[in-house]
Amino acid sequence: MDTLLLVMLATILFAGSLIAIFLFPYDSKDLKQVKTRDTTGKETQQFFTLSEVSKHNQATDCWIIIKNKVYDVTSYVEEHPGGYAILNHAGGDSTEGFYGPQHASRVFDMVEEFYIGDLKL
Ligand code: HEM
Repeated sequence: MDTLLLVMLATILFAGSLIAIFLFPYDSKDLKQVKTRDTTGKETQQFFTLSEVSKHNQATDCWIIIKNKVYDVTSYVEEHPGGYAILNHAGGDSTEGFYGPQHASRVFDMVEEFYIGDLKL
């Protein structure tokens, strides 16, 4: 009898964790949050100057600016369906090209995964 109860309990726990995993899937975007905290514990944002961004201008180290937000797309360069055109304005402002007709609107969500901070204006 005790064994049966234990088996039932284990089954319920196992099923519960499966449901939890299904309902709250791991979101890789969480890892990309670059918000840091200052000494008072307040959330602060990361800012980069244009000169800092401009150093990241190649396939192996590629940052782009879209609407004054900075994205590190290095890991996406080789995956990019548009090839090395993603480097056209590497280290600089890619806003115009990014909103070109070649990109479907889902790309606007995709890019947020690469967000690292904002441009210091
Ligand atoms: C995170 C996702 C993406 C980012 C950050 C991105 C970024 C860019 C950038 C910066 C450019 C160059 C714009 C310029 O001239 O300055 C570009 C061009 C282009 N992208 Fe993307 N892209 C993404 C996803 C995609 C996807 C999913 C597709 C296709 C399904 C695509 C297709 C293209 C094409 C065809 C071009 C133009 C190529 C050319 O001019 O020869 N991109 N992209």
